[in-house]
Amino acid sequence: MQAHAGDDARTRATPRTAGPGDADAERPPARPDRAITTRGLVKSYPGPDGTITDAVRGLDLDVLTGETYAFLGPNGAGKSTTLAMLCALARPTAGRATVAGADVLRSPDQVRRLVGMLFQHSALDPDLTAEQNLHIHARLYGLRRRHARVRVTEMLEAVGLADRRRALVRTLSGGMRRRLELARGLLHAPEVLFLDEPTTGLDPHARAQVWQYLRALRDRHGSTLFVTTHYLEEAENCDRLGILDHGRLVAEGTPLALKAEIGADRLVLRTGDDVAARQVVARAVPPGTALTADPEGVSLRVPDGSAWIPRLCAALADQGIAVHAASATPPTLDDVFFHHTGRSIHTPRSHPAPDVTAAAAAEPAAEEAP
Ligand SMILES: Nc1ncnc2c1ncn2[C@@H]1O[C@H](COP(=O)(O)OP(=O)(O)OP(=O)(O)O)[C@@H](O)[C@H]1O
Repeated sequence: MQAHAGDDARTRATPRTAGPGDADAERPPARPDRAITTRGLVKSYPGPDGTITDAVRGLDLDVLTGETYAFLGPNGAGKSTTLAMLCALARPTAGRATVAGADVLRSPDQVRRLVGMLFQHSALDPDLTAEQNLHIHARLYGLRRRHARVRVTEMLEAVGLADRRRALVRTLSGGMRRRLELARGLLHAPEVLFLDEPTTGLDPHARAQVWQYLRALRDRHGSTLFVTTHYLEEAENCDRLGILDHGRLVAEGTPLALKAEIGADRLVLRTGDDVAARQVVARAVPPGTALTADPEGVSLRVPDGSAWIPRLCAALADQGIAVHAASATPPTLDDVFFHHTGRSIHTPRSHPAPDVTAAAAAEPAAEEAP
């Protein structure tokens, strides 16, 4: 791990007991190998009329130091609530959590010093300049005036905003503001940076730029990044991801491993007669293969989907059914999400549930007869 200016900031924010001349006093404290650990973490909100919302229901999580970890989940899954507990901004109802070695319940102040946060809603003052916003934040985190100035300059350069340092925040584009927030979150060189939907509302170009800076900053500082998102491509950028649904972790792994678990490709055939085609396809594929009545055509999941295309086209041609289009796509993270939750992350209920299996579809459909 390279030394960097932020190490000084962290050392100052967290006084140690070593005396002058102690060699260890020159080095930042060793980082724990786990940046975040939670066990049975719960958050329930009391509502009107004695109702309770269980936003987070018993979360066990281990995030390694230096890892980029994403929490993927739809609106209301409990992502922001988890973040608030991990940043010691909300008190857990039950369970425990440590962040950068500090306990969120016993040492919330220490946790807050060790983490950086990028909230969903801007925490910048639009009537101050980019530089002023960062300077105030640096001073709030206890950086001495001179050091704060150096650090602000460094971070403005790091996010490509050095030439806009004197611009009022209100005059910056959405993407620039997000990058400024990133600089703000990293000013005090936090051990763990929490980013709550960091690119929501940005166009694809600005989104890609934020990630480009984020990766560069992570590589330079070795910070752990914990990102919440409902953008699949954002989750693809991460080392590991956890799928959160109704306050529970329903799956966890690298994007590659999670997709590999699904195994089968999605095959879609658009034909001249999808109803008849479904019967033909069902007879051709292994028994138990799920076929869906997809508006796009006949769709099914089979391993090695592209190898099935010529076989199924031949079977359909034999029955005089024209095939207008055929495609096989490997599993996506949306498929992973669908597999674990029974719905798509973007458009709830847009994936119809499998309506028949191969064996059932191959049966003559007596109830369909007039
Ligand atoms: N302060 C609060 N008081 C009562 N209920 C809350 C509060 N904060 C969150 N909730 C509820 O807890 C659940 C989880 O909300 P949370 O904001 O953590 O989800 P999320 O996954 O971050 O969603 P989003 O992507 O929309 O931000 C929701 O049902 C929400 O309505």
